[in-house]
Amino acid sequence: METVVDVTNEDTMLLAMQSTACEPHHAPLPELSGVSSITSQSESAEGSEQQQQLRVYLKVRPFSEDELKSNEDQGCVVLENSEVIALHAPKGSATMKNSEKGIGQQVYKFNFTQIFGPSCSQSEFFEGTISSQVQGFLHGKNALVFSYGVTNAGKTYTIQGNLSDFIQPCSQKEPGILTRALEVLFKHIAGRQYETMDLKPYLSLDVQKLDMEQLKAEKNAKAALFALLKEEPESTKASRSRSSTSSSVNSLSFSGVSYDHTVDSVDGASDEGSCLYSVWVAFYEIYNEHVYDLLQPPHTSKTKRRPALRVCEDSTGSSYVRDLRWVNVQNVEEASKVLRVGNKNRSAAATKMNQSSSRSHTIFTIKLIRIDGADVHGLSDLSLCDLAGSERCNKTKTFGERLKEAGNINNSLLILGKCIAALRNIQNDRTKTNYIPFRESKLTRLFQGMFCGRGRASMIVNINQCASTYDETLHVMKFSAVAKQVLQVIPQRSVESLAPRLVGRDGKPLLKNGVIDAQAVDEYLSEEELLDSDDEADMSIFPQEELVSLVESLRLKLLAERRKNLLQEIQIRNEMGDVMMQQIMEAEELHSRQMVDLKEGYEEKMESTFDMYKEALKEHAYQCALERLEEDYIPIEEYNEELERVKARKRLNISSTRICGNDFKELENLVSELEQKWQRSASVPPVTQESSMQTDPLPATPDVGMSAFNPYITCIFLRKVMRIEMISLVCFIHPLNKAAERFQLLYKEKCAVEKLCVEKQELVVSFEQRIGELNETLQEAGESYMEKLADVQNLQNKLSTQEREIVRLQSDVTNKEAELNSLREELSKLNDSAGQSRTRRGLLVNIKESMTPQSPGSLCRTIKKSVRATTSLRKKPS
Ligand SMILES: Nc1ncnc2c1ncn2[C@@H]1O[C@H](COP(=O)(O)OP(=O)(O)OP(=O)(O)O)[C@@H](O)[C@H]1O
Repeated sequence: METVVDVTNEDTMLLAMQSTACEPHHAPLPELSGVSSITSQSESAEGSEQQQQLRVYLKVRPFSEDELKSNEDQGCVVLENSEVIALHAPKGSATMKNSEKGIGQQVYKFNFTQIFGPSCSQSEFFEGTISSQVQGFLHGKNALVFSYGVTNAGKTYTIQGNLSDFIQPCSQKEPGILTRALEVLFKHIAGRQYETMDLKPYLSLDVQKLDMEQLKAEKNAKAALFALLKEEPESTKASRSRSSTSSSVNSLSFSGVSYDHTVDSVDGASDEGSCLYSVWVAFYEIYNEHVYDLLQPPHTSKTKRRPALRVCEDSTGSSYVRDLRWVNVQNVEEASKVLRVGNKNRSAAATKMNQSSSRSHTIFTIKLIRIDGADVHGLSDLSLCDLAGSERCNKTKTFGERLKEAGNINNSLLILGKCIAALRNIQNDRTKTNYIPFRESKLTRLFQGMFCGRGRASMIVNINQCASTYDETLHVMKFSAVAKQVLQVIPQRSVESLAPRLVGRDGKPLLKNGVIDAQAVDEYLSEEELLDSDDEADMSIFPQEELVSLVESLRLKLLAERRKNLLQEIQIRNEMGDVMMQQIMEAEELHSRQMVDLKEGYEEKMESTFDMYKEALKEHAYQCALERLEEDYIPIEEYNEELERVKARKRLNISSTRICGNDFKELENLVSELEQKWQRSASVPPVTQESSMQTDPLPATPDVGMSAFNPYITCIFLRKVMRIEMISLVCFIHPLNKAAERFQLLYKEKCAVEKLCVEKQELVVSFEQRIGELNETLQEAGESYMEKLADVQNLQNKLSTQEREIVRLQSDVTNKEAELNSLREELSKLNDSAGQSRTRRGLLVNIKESMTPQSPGSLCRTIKKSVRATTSLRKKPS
């Protein structure tokens, strides 16, 4: 079901924020028609102010590969044309569930100033959105651009391009709007740059003339800041050196990627032709309602907190961040360096504080000072604010520090929403003095001036198309729908009235010739500065009486201001109270209506359930009855047969004793006796058993004058009773017999089974015994096996020792054999030589010599030795 929501009847801010979708091509709200008919830009009757709707641009991020894989593409976002977009609630989303309950719709449509689809390039986006604002900035107008959306919707990408490219500089293919704005700026001022850094932004709208000492400090501070980016690739350095002379270059490049400017540099700049320009930038964030300078390096000490900066107001009531660091930049690369330092400090602080990047609002501000000779001719600023993700804390399941963060983010976004809605309400009814809660958050306080005519603001809404974040995206769209209805009133002030004041070293206003303008001090210093001015206002320059009167007048002013504030606060509180009461009452009414609906719904449901159960019970009972009938049913033929059988058995005079034993027999005897007695006394024909068994009515009682006891009737009666008893006994005993037979059969079976069980039990016991025995045997065998194993081990050890011994002996034997052989050879040689001498000297001499022991020579010694060695060898094995 498609429904288009119309928000035109909603008055209050919150209701407006709850449901602020509008019809496609929806005309400006009726309430606004008076002012909205002044189309996008028009001049008022006096010609002194310009009105225009707040420009709200929508950028739809393309799906990432992961998102496509995880089925995030469910056709939730449908671009109808360049201004209208439809959101279709996916299944399972809270919006779909609510719409099924009758709360809200399934399809919402929103219109925007311009919608940029997923295929739109960064350059097309820049041209279609803030390019004209940048042009205005170049010509002295202030501008604010803020990006809003859920986390991961592409806010940072839109402003900065790819963030990682900034942290690790490399060629950036798709620079964001910030880089493009800087490029347009430096192209515009090319050749007209004021290179001395002695004119610096001061407080909110002023310019400070730095003296030599301050100038030196400024230069050192800048060098130190850039030194934080220690390693830079050569390409970046080269591009910087190129661009440092960029004043004469027409086509600028950023990190090596040339950028084709479609916005021409000078539009009506002829009057500014002689001006010189000085560009200053600052980069800061608002985290947990504290302002931190991102150009101040975070403390190295883990325990030390980053110093938070104060938001103050100057004499004109314009807000500024006190002690914020402004850096003079001469080209795009220097500005991008500042951005990189800020991102670096931010991520360092984020790691230290364990926060994710989207938890703070970051603001990059560019200030452009126009200098005409010795005069400061103008000052304009351009701020790009990347708001923190707008997801709600209940969805992200945040706790502790995260909850605080989420609370602060939600709070500042809520206040922003409140301010926007209040602005819209004031514009609807100009007689109404509505309170705009700018001061309730740092974010709105800082940009109050931009919403109140000090410049032009525009909003970029970033969304992704994921089904899982549909509800959050819808919330963002509703918020932006309210924002789009805000009219901005921009007074057409003369250039002179916008000219900043030039102040000296200590913030004292300077005349054109450089002396202090004492008269201007009184009106110049803001109350806040005077009341809290330990370093910014030197009061010693005034005479004492003047000071006293000044203090007195200030005190009176303060009192009056306090009184006024108090009254205002009371009024605001009353108004808020009324609004809240109204809301509570409406919510209560809605709630009670829902309760009634719910109650009725439940009652209907219960009734139908009850009816259903009743029907089911009836059905069940009917089925049971049918089943029972089927079970109990005996065909009539069968019944009659049974009856006949019983009668036949009786007729055949089946012995009652066989049926019911002695009792029945005794009864029979008693009846016979009674009959006989009665026959004897009244001579009545005997009542045969057969006749008594007949179902005939009782025979007429003979008139015997019997009164109380009539044996005849008694006999008949008894016989009838017996007949009935017998039939019932037959009926009863027959199934009993059957049951008994079955019982006997079962009993026999049971006995057999029991016997079998006992046998099995015995078998199991015997098996268990056997297993026990086998286990014991196994254990014994194991033990003996282990013993044998140990023996075998010993024997193996011995064997190896002996083998080693044998090897050794064999080698000994081999040695000895060799020795023996050599001895034998020696001996044979000796024998030969002896034989020769014997042959020469005759047989007797030979014999003598052989008998005579030879001189103790080597031979004898060798033989003795070998004999000893052999003996010892023989002894060893034992
Ligand atoms: N138009 C686009 N084309 C291609 N990629 C994009 C586009 N817009 C965003 N992205 C990618 O989507 C991712 C999320 O973008 P980004 O970080 O800018 O989201 P964010 O809204 O700033 O998130 P957070 O609020 O958490 O800081 C990034 O990886 C970014 O590169």
